[in-house]
Amino acid sequence: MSATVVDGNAQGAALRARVAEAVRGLRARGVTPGLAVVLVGEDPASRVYVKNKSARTVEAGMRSFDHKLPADASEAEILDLVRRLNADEAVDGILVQLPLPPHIAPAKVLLAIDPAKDVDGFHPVNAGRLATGQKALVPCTPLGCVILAKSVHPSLAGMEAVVVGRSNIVGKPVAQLLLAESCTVTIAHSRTRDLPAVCRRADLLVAAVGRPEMIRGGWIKPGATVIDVGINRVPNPAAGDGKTKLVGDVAFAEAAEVAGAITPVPGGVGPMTIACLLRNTLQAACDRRSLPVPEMPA
Ligand SMILES: Nc1nc(=O)c2c([nH]1)NC[C@@H]1CN(c3ccc(C(=O)N[C@@H](CCC(=O)O)C(=O)O)cc3)C=[N+]21
Ligand SMILES: [Mg+2]
Repeated sequence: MSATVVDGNAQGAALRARVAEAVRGLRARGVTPGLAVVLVGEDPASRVYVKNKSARTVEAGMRSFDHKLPADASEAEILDLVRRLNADEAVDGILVQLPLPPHIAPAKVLLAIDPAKDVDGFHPVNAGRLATGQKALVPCTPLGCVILAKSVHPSLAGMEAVVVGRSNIVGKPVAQLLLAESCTVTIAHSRTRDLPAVCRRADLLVAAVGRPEMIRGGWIKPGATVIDVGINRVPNPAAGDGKTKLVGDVAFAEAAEVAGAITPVPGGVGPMTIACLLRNTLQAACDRRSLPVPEMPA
């Protein structure tokens, strides 16, 4: 293996420590940031994320409010909860866990969140602000990707960046952030012709397709920086007992032979997502009170 493995656990912990320090300063002035998480249904993976987020929120000195609704909750019930959280002065950030059950229109729920409390950055107002270079709450996973990329290359300017995946949650916002960092950005997707050749152009490759180990070693330009957003749970026959393991969208062992730097799964982008969520909650708490936002990376 030749690539440097980028340590998201360490960088996430460092960012959380900086957030915690800033929160101590705010609390000394009587402000305790609060993060509300809404979970609809019993999806076991989602429950793990919510539990992790709550623990990290409290560790950072913030208040954590968890709202669990049954899988058959109506859209009106969810919208009503969001409106109450919008009006609640103790709540600075609102995160509605995705995916929502099939009978709920996610766009309608996201549109109901006060953009000033939209710590996921999924509201169209924040997406539009990001796209037009205005101050915004920026989606956490994309922000985490850019912080990790800049830990390898402090300036990304002029780099050929290829983003594989065009979701509103990762692909599009990470492309906007990389454009703002003056990369030359290509967004590739399932209809892209000769995807391996497009990937091989990348100095910076961001994989956000949601397909386990789809991106092979031979698709990577020697020395490239590879950011793997995928979190795929797959069977792990080696461990027996029907156990599973997490893998990314990149075939890690192959890719690490070719890349200059690569993020692992787990321990790469995932821990940065949570750290950035806390960072965004701090930002929202400051902005809502017209307090200066403490300096943070990216
Ligand atoms: N509104 C909304 N916002 C989200 O940000 C959001 C969401 N919905 N729905 C689900 C996905 C998934 N997600 C993860 C965050 C951290 C880890 C994470 O910390 N992963 C660890 C490992 C976790 C483990 O081992 O199970 C790691 O990669 O090292 C994983 C997944 C946020 N999401
Ligand atoms: Mg990861």
